[in-house]
This record gives sequence, C-alpha cells and structure tokens, in this order.
Amino acid sequence: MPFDFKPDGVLPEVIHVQPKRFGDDRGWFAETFRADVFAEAGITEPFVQDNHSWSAEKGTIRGFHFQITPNAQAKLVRCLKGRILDVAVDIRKGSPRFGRATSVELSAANGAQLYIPRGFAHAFCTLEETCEVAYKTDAYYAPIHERGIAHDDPDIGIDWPVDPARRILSDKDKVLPRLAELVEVPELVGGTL
Ligand SMILES: Cc1cn([C@H]2C[C@H](O)[C@@H](COP(=O)(O)OP(=O)(O)O[C@H]3O[C@H](C)C(=O)[C@H](O)[C@H]3O)O2)c(=O)[nH]c1=O
Repeated sequence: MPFDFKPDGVLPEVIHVQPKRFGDDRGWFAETFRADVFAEAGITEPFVQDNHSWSAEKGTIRGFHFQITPNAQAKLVRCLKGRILDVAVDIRKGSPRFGRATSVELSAANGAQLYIPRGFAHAFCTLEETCEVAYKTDAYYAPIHERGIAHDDPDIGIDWPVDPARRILSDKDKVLPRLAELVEVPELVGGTL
C-alpha cells in the first residue's frame, strides 16, 4: 500500500502517516491522500478544506490553535518546503491524557504527515527559513469558534527549539491563555469528541 499509518506513542489518537515515494531517474512520485486507504486506517471524516502557510523565518511559531464544537477540526499536516516541529496536545476534557503533547519533525525531505483529530490543539515551529506547510481540515474555518493556547504554557511544557527572544509569533498568539485558563475545551463524551 502507498501509505504507512502508525498511532503516536504518546497520544494514540494522533496518527503518523508516511506516504511511499516511487523514485525513478526523474525524481519521485507519491500519493499524499486517499480517502479509501485513510478510511481503512480510521480517518473517516471527509476533509473539506485545504490550507497552505508560508513562513519566512526560522523560529516562527504558529499556534496552539483549535476550533470548538460545532466546528472542531481534525487536521492532516505536511511540510512542503523546509522543516517544522509539529506538535499536538490532547485538550479533551475527561481525557486520561488531557494536556499531554506529542511532537514530530515534518519536512519536505521526509514527506511525513501528522493526523491530528478533533479535540487536539495544534502548533508548529519552523526549523529553518522559508517553510511551507499544507494541511487539510475536516471542518471549515470558523473564526467565532477559533480558540488558542499559549505556545509556552508550562503545563504543556514544549521545549521549543528556538530561544524565546528569537521566536516569531503573531500578535494574536502572543497573548493566548494557558490551558488552565481556558473556559471552553472540547468535551470528551463516551470516548469520542
Ligand atoms: C486558519 C485560517 C486563517 N485564515 C485567515 C485569518 C487570518 O487573516 C489569516 C492568518 O490566520 P492565522 O494567524 O490564524 O494563521 P495561523 O497562525 O497560520 O494559524 C493556523 O496555524 C495553526 C498551526 C493551526 O493549526 C490552525 O489551523 C491555523 O490557525 O488567515 C483563513 O482565512 N482561513 C483559515 O482557515
């Protein structure tokens, strides 16, 4: 099959996806998404939106972001140019892993993807200049339902690979609350969001 799927070792709902690259004298080809194969791996919600972000500088941190119900989003993230540290945090109230995070390096070179389910917050840090990130979501962008968590929340404890003084964040992200201060987090009901 043209994809390998592996549940994350810390947050098993997060799935590492590795598309197979078919190389030849010209270069390589890879399928990067297939609804049928992804459904067999348990990723069944149809994706409805594609996003693409370009970050100029190394040390750009976007997030943590998530959307609350009824527009919670699952995301399928990959890096088209450069390298990023991609991070997901379980923020489902009632989850035994509430507040736990996992991270992985996604890069144009490794072609790896990360599936982040609804109920998880997402952030990434660019590891070099000029990084491009593309990701699918299974719910539309809904600004009124968008929420965020401080990237440097000590209760989440991400060791971002860039000096705090050199981090590049949006004004919005600079003032995000800590997870403990959030009023609305996704409610884990009966094991599903
Ligand atoms: C997310 C989004 C944004 N926008 C507009 C809103 C702003 O005018 C502009 C930049 O938005 P924002 O600063 O939220 O972009 P990022 O900081 O890259 O946020 C994203 O990066 C983190 C890592 C995520 O996981 C989220 O999917 C997403 O929030 O794009 C849209 O028009 N549609 C969208 O779906």
